[in-house]
Amino acid sequence: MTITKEQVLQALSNVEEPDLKKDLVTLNMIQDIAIDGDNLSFSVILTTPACPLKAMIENACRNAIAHFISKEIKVSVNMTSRVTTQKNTGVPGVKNIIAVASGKGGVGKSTVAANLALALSKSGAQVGLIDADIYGPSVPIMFGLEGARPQASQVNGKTRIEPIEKYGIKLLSIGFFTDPNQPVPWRGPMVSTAVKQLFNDADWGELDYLVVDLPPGTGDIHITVTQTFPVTGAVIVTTPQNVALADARKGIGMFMMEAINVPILGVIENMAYFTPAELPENRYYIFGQDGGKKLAQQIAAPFLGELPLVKSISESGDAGAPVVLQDGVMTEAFMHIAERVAQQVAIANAKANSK
Ligand SMILES: Nc1ncnc2c1ncn2[C@@H]1O[C@H](COP(=O)(O)OP(=O)(O)OP(=O)(O)O)[C@@H](O)[C@H]1O
Repeated sequence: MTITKEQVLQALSNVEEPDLKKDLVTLNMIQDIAIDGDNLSFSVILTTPACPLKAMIENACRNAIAHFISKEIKVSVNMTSRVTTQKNTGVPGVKNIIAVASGKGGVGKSTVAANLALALSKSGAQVGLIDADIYGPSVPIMFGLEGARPQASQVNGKTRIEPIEKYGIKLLSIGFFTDPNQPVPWRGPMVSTAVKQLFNDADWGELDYLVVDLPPGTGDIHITVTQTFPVTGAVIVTTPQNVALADARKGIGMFMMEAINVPILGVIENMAYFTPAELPENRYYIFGQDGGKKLAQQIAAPFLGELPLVKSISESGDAGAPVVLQDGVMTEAFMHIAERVAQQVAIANAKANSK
């Protein structure tokens, strides 16, 4: 049987990318078609290595070839990825900036930012993490890097800061430049300059995702980051408690303001319930139930997932090795959240690029 490239493209044009609502051929996701008698191979270029729809898309491609051409063809599909980007993120080499924010302090924003960055990296992406929480930088402790000082070099008369690499991701924290025992007495403009330097003066190289851990609330740093760099989207972390939700709403309101206009990638509910290690089936809704889920519904944003209150999360953070580095249910939960975030980034990029 002789088949042609055109027939293959025609068949695969019946497969829709479920998130982007266009077919794979129109989206230019089919490449490297090779035909040898009854053997057919091609690559599907997904929008992220963390794509949760990988298996489904592969199956749909195989079915389309069998249905529209012939069941006799031996199909080999190479599922690969190229992370999409907006036209310009303002930081050369960086494809996407993901802001992690919360209204209220202490809801687990830094814990989520660190584990999300590591989970995206585990899925195969190139990832950086900026800890821009000037009032309580957490990266030095969470990554076991207390006292670490990034190297600086001169390139063409300009100072370049080398991010510190740990567990496969590149890191910069405002805490690498301050004394952990002293409060930071910086005023607004100094804070803005320092934060901009973490983006502009650092040698980030090529990154698919640069995750930014913002301070709680809505302040100078949020405005600096969102107005200086085209942030792909914001991930909102909240607990289900009413006080946390009320503050989260304010944070969301800020991102949605016309002057800021950052897409909300979704809401993560942290400390959703407590499960004692000795009674894993029991769930205690200490801070109320489903608050994050309801918030997501109210603002018509995706619900990205829930995380229980468990000792391993705080212990691993304090021990300098975030929980996602171990195997277990929390790792699965974070990997799932990372897939959902990557999916929303691809959707946000598709929307931004179609304008
Ligand atoms: N799901 C969880 N289970 C158990 N402990 C958690 C969980 N999430 C966060 N923690 C712990 O709660 C504390 C606060 O978390 P974290 O520092 O991530 O919050 P934050 O919102 O970034 O706070 P900040 O206001 O300082 O920015 C930390 O000790 C952390 O280890």
